[in-house]
Amino acid sequence: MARDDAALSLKRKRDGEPHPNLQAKRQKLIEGRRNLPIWKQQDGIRKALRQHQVLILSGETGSGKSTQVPQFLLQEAWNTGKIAVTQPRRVAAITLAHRVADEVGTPCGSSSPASKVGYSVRFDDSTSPSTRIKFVTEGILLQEMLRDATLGEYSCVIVDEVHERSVNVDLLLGFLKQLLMGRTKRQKPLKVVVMSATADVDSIFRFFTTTDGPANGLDPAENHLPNGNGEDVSKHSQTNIKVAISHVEGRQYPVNMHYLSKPTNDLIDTGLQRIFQIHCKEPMPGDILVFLTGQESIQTLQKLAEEFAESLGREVPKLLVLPLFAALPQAAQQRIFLPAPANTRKVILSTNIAETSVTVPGVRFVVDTGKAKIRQFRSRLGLESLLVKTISKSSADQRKGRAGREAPGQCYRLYTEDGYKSLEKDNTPEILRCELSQALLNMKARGVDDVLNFPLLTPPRRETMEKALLQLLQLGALDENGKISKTGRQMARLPLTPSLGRVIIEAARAETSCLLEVIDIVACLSVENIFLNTDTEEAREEAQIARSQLYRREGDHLTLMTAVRAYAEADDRRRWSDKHLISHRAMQSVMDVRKQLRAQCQAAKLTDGDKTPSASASAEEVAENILKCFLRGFWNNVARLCPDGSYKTFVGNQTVAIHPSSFLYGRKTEAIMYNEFVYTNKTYARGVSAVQVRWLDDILG
Ligand SMILES: Nc1ncnc2c1ncn2[C@@H]1O[C@H](COP(=O)(O)OP(=O)(O)OP(=O)(O)O)[C@@H](O)[C@H]1O
Repeated sequence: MARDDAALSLKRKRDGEPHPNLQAKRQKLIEGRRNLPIWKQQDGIRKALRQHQVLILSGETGSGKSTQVPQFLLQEAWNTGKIAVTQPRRVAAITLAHRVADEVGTPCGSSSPASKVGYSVRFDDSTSPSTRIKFVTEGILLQEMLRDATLGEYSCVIVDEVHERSVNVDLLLGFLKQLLMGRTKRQKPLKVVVMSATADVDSIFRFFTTTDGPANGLDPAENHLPNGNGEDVSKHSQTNIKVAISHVEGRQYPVNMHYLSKPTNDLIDTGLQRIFQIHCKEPMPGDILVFLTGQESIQTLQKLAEEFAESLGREVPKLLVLPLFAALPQAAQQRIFLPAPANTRKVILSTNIAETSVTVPGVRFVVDTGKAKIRQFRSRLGLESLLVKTISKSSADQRKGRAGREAPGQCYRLYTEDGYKSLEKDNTPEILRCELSQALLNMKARGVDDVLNFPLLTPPRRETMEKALLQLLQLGALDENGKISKTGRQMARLPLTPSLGRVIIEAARAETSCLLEVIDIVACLSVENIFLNTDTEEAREEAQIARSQLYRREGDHLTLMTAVRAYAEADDRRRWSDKHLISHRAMQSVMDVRKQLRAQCQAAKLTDGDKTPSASASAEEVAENILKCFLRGFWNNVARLCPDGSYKTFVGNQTVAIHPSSFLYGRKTEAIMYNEFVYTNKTYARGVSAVQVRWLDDILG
């Protein structure tokens, strides 16, 4: 019998037939696709794009936009290149690529030269010579524009989840509009699809059809097509860009909503209760996805949930708690997509990185705390901070949409129904609340000289833009005429903020030559926190003893470097991490980023200078050199000690306290430089080192 099976399998292989298991899986995928609401509209979508350059496509979460639209367009006559599908986050880009590869019936990414579907995200390019559909993060597509501003290898760019309104998506829309208006010449035509479940269709329509921004111009309402056939609604387009609008009605499975009867002050405790109510009452299978604010709240709830699960009787299924946040190494992130073991329910504790686009197999329940951590720039003070904020209706609807993807689902909101009704409709676009220097450097590096008149969906205030331009000038990224400098070009090529990019370039100069040391520190700063949380006094004391050998009196930057170097040299890295109360997982990410940054610096011909000066220099001199490099990028973030013992920033004269997580906590020193400013119950500086005020004179003259 076994021999018969083997012979049959050989024959099948010879005839190019797939294995029956594979065939059954493919059949299931095909049926799944046919049941998606978008399936019936595929002809309309194709037709719309034959006749128009832009299609604005809205449709409920789970209706099939992200997975199906690229496949519908694959065989179109105009499609002689590749289709790029942008995603706000890498998790979504990677999982969508895997799913679409399965549906197309091709291996994913770089696993085979014949693979038709791949992805490219920061620090991970998985494509093949045959790739036709490429899922990318918005940042990666912008990086690709540095090589070819016309995006010549693509016939179509699908901008997915546009409602998130990251700075990168706004820049991308601006560049695409310029390409479509023929301001940048391309050889082949370009098609653009802009998609979301919760986008403001009208303002996107106005953006593409008017010459002077979204505030004026055509009103699509009179032409709006409720049947969503994607017909022309831009007959009077001022830009000559032909735009169609389409809407996909319905979703595959319903999601039942539950609200609290009165608001809660303790989201962690209420979340914990909700998880166990679901776990103990609801039948299996059915995994739970919980939305929280950040790494700290996730780790707190994980600990509590694991402890509580231990106390349950054997009759209750097991619980597998999995965290998901941006700083988690990719392999750990991918664990959430694996099926739970037998008789086990998965509980995924996530930040908003799983809010859009992703389908986590097995999830039937969503628990939404209604909060997210948001980066906010306070222009007057020149400070950027991370704040916990209430989410928008659009985010709440996206979170709800993560349930009911494979079967009917339930969504538990940890706020009241009135609370939901009072939420803002949409997210505030990031471009209106972030520090703009990176966005402006992006534009300059892509040949936009007049950045103040670049087409943006919601232009920021002119004053804020001018401040950011000034900062770029002070970082040496622009020359006195506002043109991008050689340093500016090098900074734009690095996947870092302009400030960190400037630090790297400074460290590569022959006079400083401390590039490798600085890369170690920058790699740590790109990962959320390598030190495990010490929330009690006792834990803090224990950590202080364990980490005493790593501690550097100059502050956090040198301490991070010492930690990375000790970890890299340890024989058993996991044991070393445990011993020093450092996250092994975070350190793996650090090593990954460190490797990539070293490679990128090498490719950009940034070397460790002439190592001779630092080879003979004392430890103090090396430390001073390193900190001066950081000051070159972060001179804005310096606070001096005042007679009353507080620290006040040079820019903005704002009081800041050293964060308790800093090694300089409780210390008094002439001045401090910090990487980040956080506001919790008071204003804190995080990532802090001691500096001397006279160094600023050396650096800035
Ligand atoms: N990785 C996956 N595993 C299992 N099913 C999946 C996966 N990805 C997609 N699906 C199925 O395909 C459906 C459509 O997903 P798709 O991402 O295309 O929808 P969408 O309209 O883009 O949703 P959203 O607006 O939420 O991103 C899902 O509801 C789910 O049933």
